[in-house]
Amino acid sequence: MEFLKVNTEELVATVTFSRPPANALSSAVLKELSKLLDQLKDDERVRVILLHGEGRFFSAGADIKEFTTIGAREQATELARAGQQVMEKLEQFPKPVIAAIHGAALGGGLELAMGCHIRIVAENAKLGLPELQLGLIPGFAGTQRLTRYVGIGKAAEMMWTAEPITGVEAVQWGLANKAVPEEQLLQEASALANKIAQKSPVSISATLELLNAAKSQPFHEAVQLEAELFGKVFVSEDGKEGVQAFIEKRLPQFQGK
Ligand SMILES: C/C=C/C(=O)SCCNC(=O)CCNC(=O)[C@H](O)C(C)(C)COP(=O)(O)OP(=O)(O)OC[C@H]1O[C@@H](n2cnc3c(N)ncnc32)[C@H](O)[C@@H]1OP(=O)(O)O
Repeated sequence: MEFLKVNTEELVATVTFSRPPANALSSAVLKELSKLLDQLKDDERVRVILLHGEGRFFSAGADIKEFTTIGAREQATELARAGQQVMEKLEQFPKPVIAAIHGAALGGGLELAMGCHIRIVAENAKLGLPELQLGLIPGFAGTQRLTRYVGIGKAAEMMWTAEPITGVEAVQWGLANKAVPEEQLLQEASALANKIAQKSPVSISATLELLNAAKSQPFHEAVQLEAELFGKVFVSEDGKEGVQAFIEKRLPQFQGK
């Protein structure tokens, strides 16, 4: 791996963007992330992924310097499609992905964070979609995901002013789960990741499927899926273990089966 560092401990894989100075998401970085996700998907030592950035920022977005190598319209469309596919892979990933955001998550950096399932932010972090400042628009599905999190009015304001909001504001707007002082960010995000890693991977992946269904399916279809998955999880070994552990007044030992 050239741009990503991975450290797996106690069922949590911490993935660090390491591309100074701003962790800009070049095509090569996004390709590497996509490949890494394929590996982590089948890695039984990993139940939760924690993403964060080395240096001053989480990520300052797509690599603006790389933009100067793109001439044709089709090439630019393809760059956007390729980025969208990686964010979609994150969102559809069968294990929880948490973004721990400090410094800045701008443009593609925020689009990537919005593809994650949970965002923990530093109180003073800057989150925004400043593409209109460049005469462009967001292209890694930011127009759609930001709108889902904060609503059309606030998404319009954030894109049209190109101004970021703080971590504290991101929580107020429903874009992030929790804001903490920057020096506590990794500790808080890791504690959350560890807590989630103790749950059964069978029930976690079922809830992930259902969370995504909430975005893509009508209510009545999604609740049918919920009933089907409830049945599947109920008869799983982990389902039996969880209920038995409650009856026996002990902690469950989930095996992921
Ligand atoms: C489909 C997706 C589209 C997109 O994502 S478009 C990109 C959207 N993102 C942005 O527009 C953010 C651009 N960056 C900034 O606004 C600022 O930077 C920051 C707020 C992140 C930091 O500002 P400060 O603290 O004053 O530092 P600094 O000197 O501007 O940047 C440090 C170094 O980082 C490089 N850099 C920053 N962002 C990017 C980027 N997105 N792509 C490529 N390089 C970037 C700079 O050039 C510079 O580098 P050097 O020290 O060599 O001059």
